[in-house]
Amino acid sequence: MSLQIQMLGTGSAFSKLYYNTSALIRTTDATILIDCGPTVPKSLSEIAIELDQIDGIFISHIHADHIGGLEEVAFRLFYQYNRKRLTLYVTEALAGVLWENSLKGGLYNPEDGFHQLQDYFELVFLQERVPYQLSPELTIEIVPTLHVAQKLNYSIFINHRTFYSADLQFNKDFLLNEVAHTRNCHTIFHDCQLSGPGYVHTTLEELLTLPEDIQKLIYLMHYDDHMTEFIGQTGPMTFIHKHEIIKISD
Ligand SMILES: O=c1ccn([C@@H]2O[C@@H]3COP(=O)(O)O[C@H]3[C@H]2O)c(=O)[nH]1
Ligand SMILES: [Zn+2]
Ligand SMILES: [Zn+2]
Repeated sequence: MSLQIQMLGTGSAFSKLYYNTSALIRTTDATILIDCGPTVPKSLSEIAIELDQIDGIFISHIHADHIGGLEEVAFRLFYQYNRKRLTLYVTEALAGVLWENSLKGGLYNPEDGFHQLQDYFELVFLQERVPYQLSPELTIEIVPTLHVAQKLNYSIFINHRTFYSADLQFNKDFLLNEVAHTRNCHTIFHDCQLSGPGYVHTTLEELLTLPEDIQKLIYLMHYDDHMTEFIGQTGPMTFIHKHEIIKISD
């Protein structure tokens, strides 16, 4: 079984250098996008991936750096790609706020029959902590994680043993007991704020308190533009870069 994670961007919400954190999950039979910030269409074009080569999009939460490219994707699927409808993998609750609190502003067009999110995307509602086999080689499972209080936020297990964090506040117990121990993950993609108090993110300082054998599994993403100042200061953790491909064999 072959699984590849290719980063489309690895920067923080305010990064001007590294693009919004987002990734493609690629297997021989499926290509799924994780999050879709404003830089995603440009990043896809840089690696010559057309929107109609993507089978579906998973959305972790509705901050703009994770969804700000969806309006462009929706319009282009309709107008440039002959009304193709990609699948959106979301919880039902997230689909509601995604439309009402964000996308409706640009996409609502009742005169032409666009009333709701379903008019642009095929919606597949995920339940928390239920594995979904999206294709013979790809299973995903979402778990609720804490980012901003009262804000829906989901991280994702890919083929059971790869963990990809949404933006999240450090949760050592979860990383030690669930990600590393119970699920025996061999690969972890984790958001990382390099300096200052994290507030709504996990800081490098916090990740460095994890046991070394867990740090060895971690690729750091969602980092600020002064990343290069921290090279060599991340213990065994590795900064991952735009368009880098991690090959995962299970
Ligand atoms: O309660 C809050 C809400 C937001 N913010 C900032 O706004 C950014 C929004 O995108 P992000 O989630 O990638 O990162 C967030 C932070 O940088 C914050 O510091 N505290
Ligand atoms: Zn973010
Ligand atoms: Zn966020």
